[in-house]
Amino acid sequence: MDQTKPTRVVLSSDHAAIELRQAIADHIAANGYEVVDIGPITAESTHYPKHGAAAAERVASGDCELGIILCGTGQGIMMAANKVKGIRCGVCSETFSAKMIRQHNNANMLSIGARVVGDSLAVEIVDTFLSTEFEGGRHATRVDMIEPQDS
Ligand SMILES: O=C(CO)[C@H](O)[C@H](O)COP(=O)(O)O
Repeated sequence: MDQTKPTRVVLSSDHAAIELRQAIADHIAANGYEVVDIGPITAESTHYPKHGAAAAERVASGDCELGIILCGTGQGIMMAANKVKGIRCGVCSETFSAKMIRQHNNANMLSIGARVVGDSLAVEIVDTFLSTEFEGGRHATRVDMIEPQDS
């Protein structure tokens, strides 16, 4: 990461995670990250695929370096994000996985289930994800193999 400017992090969710998303946004903004919260704002029922895709496009385009997305389980919105070329998003319910998806998988997006983990654990997961760097080396070879190969 370029340490000379704040890391830009896009956040989105569906209705199941509005409050947790806002708590995470406030927390990481207070820690010096540049937050791009693309909503939604109300808890009206909505469709997680469009929010996952919208956040993923911000990362894939280079507008944001990292993304954090949430839904009830974290699973559906992760699936939608991973359909966008260049996105590597993992669902985490504990900090070890949050560390490893950065160190080994060079994940550029994190997904959390607001109906799975409590708020304080979610913040720990976010902090771990944001503070861990990709190790490269043998892992770079493997990460390169994740992208669909041209046939
Ligand atoms: O976790 C989710 C997707 O993986 C969604 O948040 C969940 O399916 C929404 O359910 P409901 O409409 O019953 O609130």
